[in-house]
Amino acid sequence: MTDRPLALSQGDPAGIGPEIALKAWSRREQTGMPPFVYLGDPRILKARAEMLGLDVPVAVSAPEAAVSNFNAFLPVFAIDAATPVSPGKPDPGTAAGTIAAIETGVKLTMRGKTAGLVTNPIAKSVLYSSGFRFPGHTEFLAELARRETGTEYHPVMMLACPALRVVPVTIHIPLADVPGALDRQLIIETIRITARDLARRFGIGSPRLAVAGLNPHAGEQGTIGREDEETVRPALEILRAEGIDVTGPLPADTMFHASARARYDAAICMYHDQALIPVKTLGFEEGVNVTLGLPFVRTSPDHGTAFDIAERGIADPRSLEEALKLAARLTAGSGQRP
Ligand SMILES: NC(=O)C1=CN([C@@H]2O[C@H](COP(=O)(O)OP(=O)(O)OC[C@H]3O[C@@H](n4cnc5c(N)ncnc54)[C@H](O)[C@@H]3O)[C@@H](O)[C@H]2O)C=CC1
Ligand SMILES: NCC(=O)COP(=O)(O)O
Repeated sequence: MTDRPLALSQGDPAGIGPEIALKAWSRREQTGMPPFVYLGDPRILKARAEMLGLDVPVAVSAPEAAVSNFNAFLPVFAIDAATPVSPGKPDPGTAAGTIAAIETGVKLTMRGKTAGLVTNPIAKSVLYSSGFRFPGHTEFLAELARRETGTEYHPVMMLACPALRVVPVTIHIPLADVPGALDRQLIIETIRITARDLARRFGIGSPRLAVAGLNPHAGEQGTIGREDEETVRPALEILRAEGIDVTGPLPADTMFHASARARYDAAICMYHDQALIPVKTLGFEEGVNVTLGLPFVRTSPDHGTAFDIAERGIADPRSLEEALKLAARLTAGSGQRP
């Protein structure tokens, strides 16, 4: 057994984060769950267990004692939610506690108290309305790491399910802004970090990366948009000269069927939905979001806060369970399935 637990941040407490954490703990023996410590308000977790009829003992624990306590109860590092929480009804009043849980997770992990960080989903709009200025966890975690070390990090989002790994080059920006945001340097840096972390953290020696074009038919030789010829292709030539195994720009519509997927280890995509639609279609229930480029391991379920079902007790915990298990494998040195 590992000597350190994973840190699991609460996410938006009005969403399904508390419920899937309770269920993941309940199913720990059948799923081989690595020990984790929940960062959040224990009163909310207990109330949610009671409301949903989940028989889960919850108690406060220091991270250092969480591994030995894990079989007896769900260990919690207490962070005050400051305001009552109603499942399914997000409240900007909870934003400070949600952010504090993420900050605490980074500190505990970077200071060696926890092995890695798994984040439950946050509702970006709820945090924005209370002044949060980062597009999502991905960018916020890089900033928190910078505050710890003084080094700048370029975070890269990767989503993975058994059938597919995808990396969006641009993430949470309006579709209309994508062409302007794509430049050679961003594509090059994203792919370098992906290749490096797939080798270093996932044990894929020389990863094969397939790169989607931005436009239909990857621009059809520049006749349907110029970006693929003027921005994507030159970036790939530079990467090839460095020895990185990249193919593309490829027409995105024919990259994701089974025989195409067999030809690469990860698909690099130009924008959010180009990447996330195929991975969530092929493996929503077990998909995991991993941040590459950070000095610590961070994973999360692939889904969001699911406010629409937060009162109903029907949330599926498998994506969170896969995120916890992948984080444990990555901290042990290999992201590949055993
Ligand atoms: N890592 C993160 O923090 C993420 C946060 N979000 C946030 O979540 C909020 C809601 O986003 P949506 O686009 O509605 O996506 P969503 O994933 O929360 O929900 C989409 C649909 O899938 C269902 N669903 C999601 N997870 C489920 C689960 N574990 N079991 C059963 N059904 C599940 C929901 O009930 C809903 O019908 C947004 O504010 C967004 O910013 C979205 C994705 C990731
Ligand atoms: N659509 C993916 C997503 O919203 C996850 O973002 P992040 O909070 O992990 O940066």
